[in-house]
Amino acid sequence: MSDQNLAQEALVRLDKVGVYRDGKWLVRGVTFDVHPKEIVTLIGPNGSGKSTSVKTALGVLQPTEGQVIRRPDLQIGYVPQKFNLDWTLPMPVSRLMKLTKKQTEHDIDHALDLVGISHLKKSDMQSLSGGETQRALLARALLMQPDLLVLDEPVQGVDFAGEIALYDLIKTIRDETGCGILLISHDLHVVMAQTDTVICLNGHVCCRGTPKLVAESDEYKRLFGARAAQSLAVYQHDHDHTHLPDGRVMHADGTIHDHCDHGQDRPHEKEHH
Ligand SMILES: Nc1ncnc2c1ncn2[C@@H]1O[C@H](COP(=O)(O)OP(=O)(O)OP(=O)(O)O)[C@@H](O)[C@H]1O
Repeated sequence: MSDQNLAQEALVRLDKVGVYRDGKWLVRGVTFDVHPKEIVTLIGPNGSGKSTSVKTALGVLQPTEGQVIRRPDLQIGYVPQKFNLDWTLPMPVSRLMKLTKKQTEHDIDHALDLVGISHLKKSDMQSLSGGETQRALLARALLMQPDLLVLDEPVQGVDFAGEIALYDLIKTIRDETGCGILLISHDLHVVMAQTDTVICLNGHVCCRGTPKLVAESDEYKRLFGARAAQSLAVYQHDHDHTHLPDGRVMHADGTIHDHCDHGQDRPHEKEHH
C-alpha cells in the first residue's frame, strides 16, 4: 500500500518512529495508526515514551528516524496533561471556550451539553472539580470539531467513579462525532472497557492489541506487576528478543538488529535486515 493510501485511510500513522535526544533514544521502532472512530490508548510506565510518541503524532516533535503521516487537513483537538493557565485568575467556563478561537454561544452550549457540564457555563474554572475541569477542557477541544481527539491522561485528579464516567463520555464523543481518539493512560483497568486498541510502550512497542489481549500478555504483566496479576488467560505472543541499552535489539538466536517491529498483528514474523 502506498504512503498516500495509508494517509487517506488513517488519520495519523507512525511508521517505525524513533526519537533521539541528548545521546539516547527516547522511543524507537514505534508503529501505530489511528483511524476514524477508533480509540487507541498508549499505556506504559513513567518515562516509557507515551508523550514523546503523541508529540510526534501531533507534529510538535520531529522524529529522528521513521515517518509520521497525517491525513491532509487533519483537524486535531488536544487536551493536554497540564493546562498552563493560572486558575487563580477568574476564568468562567464560557470564557475558556473562546480563549483560542471565537465560538458562537450555540456551539459552546452544544459542546458543554455533550460533556455534561451545561450547568457550569458561568462557573469559575477554579471552582471546578478534577472531573469537571477535564470535561471543560474536553469541551474546548471539541469546539475545534476535530477529526482526531488527543487526550493526555484524561483522568488525572479524578476518582474511580469519575474515571469510568469520563471514559464512557470519551466513547460517547467518538460515537456521536465519528472522530478518532488517541489517549495516554498510565493504566489499563478503566481504559479497558472503552478502548479498541492498546499500545503498550516501554521505549518501544512491547505489545499491542485489544485491551484483553494486552492485559493478558507477559510484557504487560512484567511492566505492571501486581496490578496485572488478575489476568486470567495467557495471551500467546513472542518475546524472543532483548532490548540493549543502546536501543538495539538482540534476538533469541543471538543476532542484533537496529530495532524490533514487533506487532501483535504479525506475532510470528522475524525481522530480516
Ligand atoms: N527533550 C528531551 N530531551 C531528553 N530527554 C527527554 C526529552 N523529552 C523527554 N525525555 C525523556 O524521554 C523519556 C520519555 O519521556 P515521555 O515524556 O515521553 O514519557 P511518558 O511515558 O509520557 O512519561 P510519563 O508517564 O511520566 O508522563 C523520559 O525518560 C524523559 O525524561
